[in-house]
Amino acid sequence: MASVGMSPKDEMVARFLDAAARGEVAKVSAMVAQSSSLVDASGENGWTALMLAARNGHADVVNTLLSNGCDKSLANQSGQTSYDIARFWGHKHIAGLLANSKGVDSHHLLPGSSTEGHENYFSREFLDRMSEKRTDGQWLQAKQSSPASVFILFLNLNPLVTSGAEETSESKADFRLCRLRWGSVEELATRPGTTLIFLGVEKQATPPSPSPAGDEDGLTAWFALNTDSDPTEDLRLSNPNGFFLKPFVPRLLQLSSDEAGVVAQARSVLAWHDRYSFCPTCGGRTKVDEGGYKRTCLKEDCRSRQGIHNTCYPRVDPVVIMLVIHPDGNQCLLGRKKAFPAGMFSCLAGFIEPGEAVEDAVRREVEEESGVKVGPVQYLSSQPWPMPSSLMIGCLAVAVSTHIKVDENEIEEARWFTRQQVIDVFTKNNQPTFTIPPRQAIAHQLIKHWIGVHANL
Ligand SMILES: NC(=O)c1ccc[n+]([C@@H]2O[C@H](COP(=O)([O-])OP(=O)(O)OC[C@H]3O[C@@H](n4cnc5c(N)ncnc54)[C@H](O)[C@@H]3O)[C@@H](O)[C@H]2O)c1
Ligand SMILES: [Mg+2]
Ligand SMILES: [Mg+2]
Ligand SMILES: [Mg+2]
Ligand SMILES: [Zn+2]
Repeated sequence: MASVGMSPKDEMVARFLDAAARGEVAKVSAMVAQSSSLVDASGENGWTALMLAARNGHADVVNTLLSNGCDKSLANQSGQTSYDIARFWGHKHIAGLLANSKGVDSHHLLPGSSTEGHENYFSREFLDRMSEKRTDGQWLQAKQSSPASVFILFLNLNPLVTSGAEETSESKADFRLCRLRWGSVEELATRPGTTLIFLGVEKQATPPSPSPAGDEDGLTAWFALNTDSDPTEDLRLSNPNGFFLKPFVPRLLQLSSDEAGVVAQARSVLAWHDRYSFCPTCGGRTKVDEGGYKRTCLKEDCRSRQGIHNTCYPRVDPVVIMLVIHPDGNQCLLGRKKAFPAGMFSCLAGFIEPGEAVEDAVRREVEEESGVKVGPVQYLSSQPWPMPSSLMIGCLAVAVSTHIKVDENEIEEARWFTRQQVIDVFTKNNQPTFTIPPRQAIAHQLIKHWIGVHANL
């Protein structure tokens, strides 16, 4: 403890050692940020902050000191290192941290790996995709003309909806997809600028009984169409209240979870047809196969027809999105792009590059965008993001450095936010100073997960 007659410097060291011994991680971090030489300062009998934290079992302080570059090889006047001290007092976890040659082991900052029951917007599988039926032309044909089948329609990739709130047990919808019948879309389906795809059949709790109307299996099939010629006038009679949702973000986020899942699937596949209408290998004309899940080049000697080629199948672009946790466990890193609404911050994100593992993409994108280095990475959950075909791979990650230097081309600002500041955003207490994306975005769910996991702290 500080005592009368100490120099201001000795007094600061005494306060620092005291904070480390008591496990006051926030104070330790703040003092190191002010004066980095404190990390290796010693007091009575040559004890450093690392030794005191190791003696008293404060793993979070040990990690903070390690991540700030303290020297773990120092010994006290009895010749004991922090590692010896942790072992002697039975703190195996801390001894493990200190023995680790890389210095920082911050896995304990990642919450448990259970992601059970975690569902994101756009990820609801309302339909059974029945991929085995995509090559059954006869079955597809029968379903297409069945009066029970449902058709959803897009004009230049914007879905036809009606307004009208529909409250389900889990979500409130402001818009509903117009569910059309074959009779309303039959003529449109034959127009040159229109693509028709099979989505699947409605999942059923009990096996369906064959219907007497000759609709042999009783399954309700769903199809989607995208067209470039405005069919509004033709649909006026059957759907007087229908309109195309444009611009669709953020309004697309106001469908029910079931319908959002259907749109995620349909919009991505239809966007692929829209953008890849010619053969990527030879530039020739292609035809739609397998219920819309394949395009085949019409040129018989095209290389894309020998063997299997990913150019023939709908694309999915993997994106990592991560909430980066400060080494002190009490702050997270959020950034903002110029295009964000004023005051909004979100998780950092970026496309995975060819030949790159998820963990490496997380480390690369965080360092590129914010200058912060990342250690452990943990997958949490994923989200299809049909703008047009991203798959957001949501991760938590722990930083091993804290200095921020943003890539100004991508990010306008990045900052560490304390857990309390983030809680204020959710609870709308204490006039939050920033906002985060809406609940439908996985970024929101990652941030919420981190807060929820640490709710007891
Ligand atoms: N659901 C959510 O919560 C959420 C949050 C953030 C971002 N996102 C989505 O994630 C996507 C990627 O994030 P980002 O923009 O920060 O990525 P990023 O940091 O990799 O930067 C984008 C740049 O990457 C390049 N790029 C590389 N591969 C690409 C590909 N397949 N398609 C398009 N551009 C490619 C382009 O130059 C583009 O400008 C965005 O499109 C965004 O819509 C979703
Ligand atoms: Mg980037
Ligand atoms: Mg990015
Ligand atoms: Mg990138
Ligand atoms: Zn070809």
